[in-house]
Amino acid sequence: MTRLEKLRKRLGQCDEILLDAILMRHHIIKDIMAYKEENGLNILDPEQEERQKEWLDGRLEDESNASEVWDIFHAIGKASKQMQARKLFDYNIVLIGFMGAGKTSISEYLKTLFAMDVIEMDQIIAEREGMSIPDIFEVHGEQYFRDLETNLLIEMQARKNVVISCGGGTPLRECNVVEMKKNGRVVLLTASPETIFDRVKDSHDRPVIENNKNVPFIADLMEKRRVKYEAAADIVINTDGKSLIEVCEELVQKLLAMDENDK
Ligand SMILES: Nc1ncnc2c1ncn2[C@@H]1O[C@H](COP(=O)(O)OP(=O)(O)O)[C@@H](O)[C@H]1O
Ligand SMILES: O=C(O)C1=C[C@@H](OP(=O)(O)O)[C@@H](O)[C@H](O)C1
Ligand SMILES: [Mg+2]
Repeated sequence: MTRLEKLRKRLGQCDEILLDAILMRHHIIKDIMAYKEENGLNILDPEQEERQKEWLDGRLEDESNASEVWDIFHAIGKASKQMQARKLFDYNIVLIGFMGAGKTSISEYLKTLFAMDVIEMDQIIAEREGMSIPDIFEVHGEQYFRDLETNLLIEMQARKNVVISCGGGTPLRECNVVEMKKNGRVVLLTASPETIFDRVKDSHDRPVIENNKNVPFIADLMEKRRVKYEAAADIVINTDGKSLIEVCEELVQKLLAMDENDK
């Protein structure tokens, strides 16, 4: 055997070890998830990722190819998260709720936790139209925007295992709710008018309340929409005084409980 052949053989052995380790890692993750579920423990543990990063940082301190190794661990971590997400949610997660309830923020957090793709409806509509949501309302009117929402929801039924972050008005059309429920579980985020006011008061990207940013107007509009929101919801999470991680943990637990009931 030439030296080159010997080196290639050793490389092949390394790949075998890597493959075994990756498969073993996946099995362990499944076991951890099952253990947490059986023992009623929190599913989410963002600190674990921090601990792993610290460990890797220390181990790679003097390594010249540290950034390449980081990339590999990043890919392994992402694959693990996606595996977890697919096991937990065999459907799309559709977030609905009043403006400022936290749909966009929770979607982003779910993306961080589970490496799930997020369909941020407002953002996609704004990008495709080449103008902001307030400009779409001003130039084309609200109905035009609502039709774009409906069409986008229909289009998104081709996607699986994604988070769909709706606009606050999306569940008001019954045909939209029908689309949401085709492949998705609908999660309603709520908050008091006071909390909503506090969260939206400094932004200018919500034309529906732009000239009425006050608690009474918010409370009134929320009440008008409440029946439709509640009719669309599979689960409801009140977000008042809760951190993003607390809301996400409740979301996971409630979806798991719903799956358990469906069995
Ligand atoms: N659970 C929460 N606790 C504190 N602030 C929040 C929470 N959820 C959202 N926010 C804040 O409220 C504002 C509106 O949230 P956003 O996610 O854009 O809501 P939505 O998409 O439902 O309109 C953002 O500034 C966000 O940081
Ligand atoms: O409630 C509404 O009618 C709307 C909510 C907005 O989304 P957010 O709920 O994410 O702010 C956005 O879709 C548009 O301004 C209309
Ligand atoms: Mg939003």
